[in-house]
Amino acid sequence: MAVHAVIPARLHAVHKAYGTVQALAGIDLELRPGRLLALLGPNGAGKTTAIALLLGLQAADSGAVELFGRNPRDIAARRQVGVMLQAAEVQDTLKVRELLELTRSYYPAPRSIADCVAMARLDGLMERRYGKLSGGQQRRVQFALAVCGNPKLLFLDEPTTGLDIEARQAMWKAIRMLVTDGCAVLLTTHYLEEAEALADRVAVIDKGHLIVEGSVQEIRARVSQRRIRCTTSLPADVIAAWPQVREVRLEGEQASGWKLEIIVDAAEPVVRRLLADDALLMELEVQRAGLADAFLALTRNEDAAMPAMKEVA
Ligand SMILES: Nc1ncnc2c1ncn2[C@@H]1O[C@H](COP(=O)(O)OP(=O)(O)OP(=O)(O)O)[C@@H](O)[C@H]1O
Repeated sequence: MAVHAVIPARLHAVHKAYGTVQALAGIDLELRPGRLLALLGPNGAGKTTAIALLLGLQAADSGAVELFGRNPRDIAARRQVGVMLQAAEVQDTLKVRELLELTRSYYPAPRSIADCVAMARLDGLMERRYGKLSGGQQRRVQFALAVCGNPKLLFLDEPTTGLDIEARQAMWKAIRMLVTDGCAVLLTTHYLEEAEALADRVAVIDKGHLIVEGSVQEIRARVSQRRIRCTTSLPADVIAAWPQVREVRLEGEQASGWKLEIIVDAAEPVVRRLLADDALLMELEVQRAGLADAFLALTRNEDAAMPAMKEVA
């Protein structure tokens, strides 16, 4: 007999407007156990609104919003969820240990304190008052509070903002561990390398529309752009005027010429012309566009991107 696992979170054909602002305009999203979905989009795209609906903090105007197959306000559904929002309301007079113990008490089968300390690297912070911690330390405590209930579904809204490189890497490791253990994760981030490092799937939204959804590789493949790096004696504005060239960025100046990054629609004609026009061309490198380039291309021109929506359904 086939067993149908309950989908941890689902938005189907969801609309949400604030007055005349259409924050979500018919969005479909699904979170799966053991998978991390990165929700990307420029400021005001509707990411926080999507999370607020799934947490039952806001109601949709139309469409279906489900948490473990139930209404997001249902207490049994909410007990399976951990949340780290951008604006965290934490009682800042409490010590970290007290906050952890209090939050764990809301959940039926919480994670051990020792595990939380290890995952969020809270050694040495447990007896400190939350309000006296640095921004990065507070972020780590918020992560511990989000995971201490042993959630099956985790919302991470820009979790690594303000963390140093080491703390960010440690949080990535903990997030990967949670996903391996079967947790469904929704991550929003403006760090594209974070989505590239962690996500099984990426959904890009803009102005309340889902523009594209797929694996990191699929999204990169949607954009045929290539990135050429070289050191050349040709001025950037000359290259910028060539056909196939979308953008030229000056990365540095050297005795031998300018170090440029050239974003192109097709690499071969541009490389041929660089070699023909500059006998002293050096350090030539051609790369596929990264997720960041794809993201910018997809969100830069909504008209160009919209047809992709149809393929998402
Ligand atoms: N409470 C509200 N009242 C009025 N408008 C709102 C409210 N919340 C959000 N909006 C508007 O809805 C749109 C979507 O906002 P939302 O916060 O979901 O975007 P976001 O993708 O999370 O942006 P950011 O990356 O800046 O956090 C924006 O135009 C925003 O101004």
